[in-house]
Amino acid sequence: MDTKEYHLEPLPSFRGRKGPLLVIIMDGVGIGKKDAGDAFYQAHPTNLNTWMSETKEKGLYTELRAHGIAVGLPTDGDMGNSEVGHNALGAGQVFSQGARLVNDSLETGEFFETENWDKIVGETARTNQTIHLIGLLSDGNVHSHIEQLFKILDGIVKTGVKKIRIHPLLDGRDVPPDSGLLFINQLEEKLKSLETDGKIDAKIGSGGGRMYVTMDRYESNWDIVKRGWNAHVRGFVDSIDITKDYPGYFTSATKAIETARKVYPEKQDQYNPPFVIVNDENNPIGKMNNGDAVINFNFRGDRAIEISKAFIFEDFAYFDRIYTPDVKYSGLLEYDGDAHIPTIFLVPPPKITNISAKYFTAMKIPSFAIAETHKFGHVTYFWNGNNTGYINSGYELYEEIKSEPNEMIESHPEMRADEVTERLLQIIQSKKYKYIRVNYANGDMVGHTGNIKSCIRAVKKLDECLKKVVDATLSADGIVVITADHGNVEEKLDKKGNVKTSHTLNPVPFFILDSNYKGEYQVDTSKIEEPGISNVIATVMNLMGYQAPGFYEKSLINFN
Ligand SMILES: O=C(O)[C@@H](CO)OP(=O)(O)O
Ligand SMILES: [Mn+2]
Ligand SMILES: [Mn+2]
Repeated sequence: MDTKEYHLEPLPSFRGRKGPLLVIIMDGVGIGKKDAGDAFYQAHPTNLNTWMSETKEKGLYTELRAHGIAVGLPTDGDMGNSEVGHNALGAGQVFSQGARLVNDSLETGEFFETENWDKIVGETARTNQTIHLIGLLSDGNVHSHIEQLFKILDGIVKTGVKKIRIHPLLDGRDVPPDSGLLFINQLEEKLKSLETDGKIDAKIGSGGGRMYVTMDRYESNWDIVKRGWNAHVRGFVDSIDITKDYPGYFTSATKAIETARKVYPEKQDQYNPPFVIVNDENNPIGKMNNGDAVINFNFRGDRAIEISKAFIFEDFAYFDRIYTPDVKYSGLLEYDGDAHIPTIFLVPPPKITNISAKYFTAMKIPSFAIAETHKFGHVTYFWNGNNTGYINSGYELYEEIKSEPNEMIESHPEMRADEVTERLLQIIQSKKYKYIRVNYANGDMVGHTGNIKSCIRAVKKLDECLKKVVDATLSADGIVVITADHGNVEEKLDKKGNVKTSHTLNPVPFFILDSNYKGEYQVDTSKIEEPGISNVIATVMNLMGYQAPGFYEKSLINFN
């Protein structure tokens, strides 16, 4: 429950500094092993290295957990990600996250007993229609989990549905870059086992790579969603994605992926072109019809919102859907708690309450947040507990710097860091904002390419930009807090020396730069059992001269 009043008491002995408090999230920058796969180390970021060693000496540095239970995931084997990371950073508390809530609901069986389950699955069984499942097919546990899909499939069959079509999106971003076929094989096995008694017809209908088909986010590129709509709903592949060697229509997903590998050896799974499965008569077997139902089996929202809008908005102007069958659509979770997208969902989302922005705005603290498109929702929507929009526009300004397309990240790993920095410098110099947060996307977005050379350039650019904003903040008598939401760029080779494209289990750095520092406080985590990124915002509140709410995870600093 949200508390009724958002008030922060001043600290008795520390009033904060005159200038702004700047929080920098270096997305996807963890502490690595200083080895060949550690692109952070390989980049020799002069400024970051200097700050880290100086703050270590002053007792203003620590390392924080950013994965597993510390951020509300099911186990400590789960790597961190931007959603849970920014949720923990912005809320200062740890909530059970989607991955865990879905597991629990499936475990207790509650999942199959809700009104919405009956509306979507029960109704489909009664009307003898088809259920379609769209989502990311892997065990990455960032957006989805294949084991959850399998349990949902069992439930669908048990409820009496006879016809099932899966529209899997290949991952390669939370799992090894070319592991797609492994998961497709597991899915084919599962579908075969459901079909054994001859009464169930369960098949793959269409698919593609997550970064090219369906899973766009923050309106970076609606064409991605359009490709997904075409493949999943219409059973159609645009001619632009068809060549003599890659015909777009295949008799199995395995054939589609094997063909893509041959024709486009440079493309990882995440960029696999769309494919549609056809029968002997060349008709798409997964085309949607009036009365069918659709379940999006992703639990994470950012990359599920746009396709959800395509299904549920009557007036939809982002692209011409051409064919809009009357289907019932459901998310695994509610993806946007503010805009209520989608309206039907199978598991209630985490209740992320009493987020820091409610306190900062109630205290009338002018706040500013900025990132480029790929991470814009991270410092706003995720930061604010999966709510889009302002908490109180009277005291907040959010700005997005338009990103370049995904395809450019590897060859231009500097991304839009310069533009973000330029705008940030104007904001700092304007002296209008007391609390500023920024996400630099480079470490993470370039980390996902697995290209170490690009990653090194990304870290160098990050280092150069941070120097500018740190200098500006410190000369304005402010304080800078630098941390990250999870690791990525510091571990780009797996144990066998293969390219790694995913996040990591590594801790992240946390340090405080304060040019007016006279020993008033120190980082002291001795009383915190497992210091994690959920401890950051209470620390920020302290550095601004306020006590954090008592139920927040403890501050990382003590005052002398
Ligand atoms: O790109 C994404 O969707 C995820 C990886 O699946 O990365 P992040 O959590 O950093 O946004
Ligand atoms: Mn991230
Ligand atoms: Mn990432």
